Amino acid sequence: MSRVVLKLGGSVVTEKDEPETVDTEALERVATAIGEWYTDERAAGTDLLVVHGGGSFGHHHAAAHGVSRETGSTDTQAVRDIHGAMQDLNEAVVGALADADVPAVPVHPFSAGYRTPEGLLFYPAEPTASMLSEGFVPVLHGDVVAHAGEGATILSGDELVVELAEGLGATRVGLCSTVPGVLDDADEVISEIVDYEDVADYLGESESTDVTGGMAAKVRALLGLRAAASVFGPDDVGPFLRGEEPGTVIRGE
Ligand SMILES: Nc1ncnc2c1ncn2[C@@H]1O[C@H](COP(=O)(O)OP(=O)(O)OP(=O)(O)O)[C@@H](O)[C@H]1O
Ligand SMILES: C=C(C)CCOP(=O)(O)O
Repeated sequence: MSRVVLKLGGSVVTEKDEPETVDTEALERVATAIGEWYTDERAAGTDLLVVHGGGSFGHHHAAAHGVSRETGSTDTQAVRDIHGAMQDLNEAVVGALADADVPAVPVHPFSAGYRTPEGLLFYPAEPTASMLSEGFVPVLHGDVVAHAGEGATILSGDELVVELAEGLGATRVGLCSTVPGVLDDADEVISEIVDYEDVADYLGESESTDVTGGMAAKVRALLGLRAAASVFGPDDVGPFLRGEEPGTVIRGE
């Protein structure tokens, strides 16, 4: 059995600098690539879990309310604004996947996960595992999450990828962003990362409004995975799903 976890970056599926705007063309393009693989090329017994990021839906509201992964809010309007925007984006992503014949179903992590006072995430894998067993493609998203002593903080899609890839025994993990991979100081794609310190000098924040940390946080989190993870651009969704290792491969120890 093979299990693929694919994250669609918020920067890919939204116009990241235009509040609450879906990049319809880009979303359709990645959904079509996923649909073609899912219906025509996927090996029997391979299942797929999709996670998407916040882009101009979540990050815009999170920044406006001063909420991040560490700094929470007890303001229920803030929680509703952030979560509501992410639900809207999730509906668009699930809709595009359904149009491409992917059996996509929405999953809203605010209803399931929580953080301890130290910020440690708990997210149960079983409901998602049951959906996969029944032939669904669960589509989760970055969200808010109850955080003991803080109200609610941001839960990034990258954290969900790491948590569920481990919890569900993913065999392949892919993160589709707007960049073709992790870039070095000459803007060349780094083919493989095995140690954070080797690349730390190249890794920065996102160029757009992003409360969860851009590429640096992504690489750090992916190094903690047992499965290798690939970071690639939108044109490489198809090749990744077909078994190639486009962009940058991150192999933890
Ligand atoms: N060395 C680097 N290589 C590639 N991108 C980098 C690097 N350093 C910083 N970045 C920035 O990180 C961004 C990718 O992180 P970001 O969190 O914005 O992606 P995403 O996952 O696609 O979006 P979202 O967080 O909304 O889901 C790139 O668009 C780029 O601006
Ligand atoms: C800002 C919110 C609500 C989600 C952040 O998820 P990410 O874009 O994957 O970091």
